Amino acid sequence: MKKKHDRAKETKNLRQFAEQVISDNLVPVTDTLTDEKKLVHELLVHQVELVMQNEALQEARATTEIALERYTELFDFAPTAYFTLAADGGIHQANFRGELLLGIERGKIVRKQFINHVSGEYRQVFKRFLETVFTGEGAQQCEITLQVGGIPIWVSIEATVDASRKTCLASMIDISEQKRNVQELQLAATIYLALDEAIMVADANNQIISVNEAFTRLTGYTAAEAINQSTSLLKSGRQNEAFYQEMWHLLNTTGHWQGEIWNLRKNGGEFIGWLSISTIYSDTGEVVHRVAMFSDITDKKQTEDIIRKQADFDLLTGLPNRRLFYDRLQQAIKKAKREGQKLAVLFLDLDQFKDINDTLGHEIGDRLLNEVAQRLDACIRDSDTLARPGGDEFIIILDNLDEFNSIERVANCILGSMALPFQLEHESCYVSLSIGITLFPDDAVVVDELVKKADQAMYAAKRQGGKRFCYFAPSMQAAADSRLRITNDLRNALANQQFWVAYQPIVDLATGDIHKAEALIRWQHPTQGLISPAEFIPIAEDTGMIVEIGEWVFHQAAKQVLKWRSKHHPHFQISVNKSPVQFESQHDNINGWFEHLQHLELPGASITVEITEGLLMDASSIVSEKLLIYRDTGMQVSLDDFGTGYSSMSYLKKFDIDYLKIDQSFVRNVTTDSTDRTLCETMIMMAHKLGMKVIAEGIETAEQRDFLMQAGCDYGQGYLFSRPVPAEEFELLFHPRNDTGL
Ligand SMILES: Nc1nc2c(ncn2[C@@H]2O[C@H](COP(=O)(O)O[C@H]3[C@@H](O)[C@H](n4cnc5c(=O)[nH]c(N)nc54)O[C@@H]3COP(=O)(O)O)[C@@H](O)[C@H]2O)c(=O)[nH]1
Repeated sequence: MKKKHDRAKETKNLRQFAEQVISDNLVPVTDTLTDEKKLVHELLVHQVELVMQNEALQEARATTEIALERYTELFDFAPTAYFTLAADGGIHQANFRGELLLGIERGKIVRKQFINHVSGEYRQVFKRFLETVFTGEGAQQCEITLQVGGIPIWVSIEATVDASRKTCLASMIDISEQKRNVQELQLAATIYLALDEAIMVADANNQIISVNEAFTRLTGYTAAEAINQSTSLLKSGRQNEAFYQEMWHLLNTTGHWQGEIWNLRKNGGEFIGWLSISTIYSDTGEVVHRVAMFSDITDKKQTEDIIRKQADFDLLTGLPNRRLFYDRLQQAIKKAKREGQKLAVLFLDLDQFKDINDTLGHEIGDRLLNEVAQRLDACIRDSDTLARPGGDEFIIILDNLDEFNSIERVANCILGSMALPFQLEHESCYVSLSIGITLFPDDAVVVDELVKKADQAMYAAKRQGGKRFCYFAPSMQAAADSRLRITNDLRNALANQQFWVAYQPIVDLATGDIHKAEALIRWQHPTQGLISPAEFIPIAEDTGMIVEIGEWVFHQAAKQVLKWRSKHHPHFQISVNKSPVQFESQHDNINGWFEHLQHLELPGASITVEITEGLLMDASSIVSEKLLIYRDTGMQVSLDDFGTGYSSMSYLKKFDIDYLKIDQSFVRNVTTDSTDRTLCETMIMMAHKLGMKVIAEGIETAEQRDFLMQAGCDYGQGYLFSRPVPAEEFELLFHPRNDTGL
């Protein structure tokens, strides 16, 4: 109605306007005009009206064309793919994005069916979607896949039917990337939950922010219990600081760490985890998350351990087997080469094992082998290797050898330990063994040869009747035989009165007076002549004979000091060497010495006990107690060979040492070596500060004596003044003065 009215109004206006144009140009229309003229006028008005209408139409058409052009441009170049589709799916129009989406020129798309581009499994979905678009109201939306060049592409379609309801405008967006991300996230979430491995995600401050179900299964902590806790929740305390420092170093430098770690469950149980940690960084490189994945490998480790044990260890004794022994020997050789050290291989074979096996049975034989293994183990250090290559054979590697004594100490310990009977069930039996010894690098430098030669030496020991050890090298064997002879002869030396004591003066450097002497034992062997204490004292220590010998020396010295106190000087003092073995021995009667001095009416100060630095280093409570008893009884203590061991001021203070003896290795060089000179000066100064007197050992020249005097040294001992001599000869030193400064 309104449109009709508007049009009537427009027509009326148009007529008035046309009338106006005509009246401006022609004769005005009056009632006086004839009908013909009125008709002409009417025609003119119509003509003007038509011209005007035509102009308006032209204008409207131009405007529409501009609008259409703009719409087409917008449609064509829109960043979204647009299609105009008919209800049957026919494509009426497609823009450039649409062309790009389908990968086909627009000319070839138009008038074709859109469904041809839809993946087979989504065609029904698309059909139903179109129906909904054309039957429903407003925009409809669906997600389907298109086939583009054989590749499926996910698109999201939104379509709205137009006013004619004959076509719809469908916009399509490629959501393949989005779909992939979602799928990946879903997959990751599924894996995260379903994984057998425990996962723990922490923030940059190592606070737990997420855990999976496997975490709960493995550790016992629920997600609620774990979240917001520190990652140290599972720390077992088994790994040391160095372990964690190394782990954090790698995490901070590479972002990753993986390895074995002991973890703690909620119930306190421990497990070995195989842990791998990865770091997630922000775009700016900041740590955002650390993701830790771990599994319990305790069982696996135990199985591995069993397999390794079976591969490397003897099942009966638990000792390394032949394979592991060869490996260890190889390593020991490499180390000895690197450090310029020697090592020894001891090949051991039981002497009558076959008989025991045959008569008492294999079970008893096995138990005997086990017992033997235990006794052998007790004779070696933890760092040595004892192996059982098979049968009744054992092999030992002794490395870090500093002296041959230690080889023979082990060999003798082994032979000695076999001397005791083996109690097997109700049977008691005796077993001996033979030992062959080779040395690296003296006898061989490769594994096989060292073992082969040790085996040969072992057979040599067997040929000599067993129960002994044999070196492979003849020279070593000769030296060992000599040591064995000395050992045997030493047992009778005391009873046969083959020992005597030499005395060496300890001279007061300021006055030249001799009020002190050191007692040094001498062994006059009936066939070998004078044997040096340097040779027999270590054997006496190994065999324990040193205790008896030391007692004898003390008694000799006490007798001598009594004599010299009355005859020469009332404060004469004699130093007696006391070996660490004596200190540790149960048979060492410390009070006996003082009682003996009292018995002789001698004060404690008439005897000085010389000890070595090593004794202070390893001082057990027994040693400490004994040193304090000396102090209480007035007996003085002198620290021998100072400077050669682990000299420490704290020991000197702690044990109340009276004299410090500078070792002759320093004194020897005081006139030639500035370092030794400085060391001597320092030792003297330091000893004085601690209230000790200093004795310089091994003075052989007047220059050495003069230097030491100037440095403030209190006493001197050495060949310059006198060698150690028998007591009668010593007495001659009391009288004449000579060029030694006496
Ligand atoms: N436990 C015991 N040990 C003892 C006893 N008697 C001696 N020993 C120790 O034996 C080692 C060797 O002693 P020895 O062969 O007697 O050598 C001593 C001196 O003769 C020697 N010396 C002295 N002056 C000089 C010198 O100017 N030059 C030089 N080259 N050697 C010299 O030094 C040894 C003194 O040793 P020390 O005890 O360190 O003062 C030796 O370790 C003795 O300790 C004993 O009864 N029991």
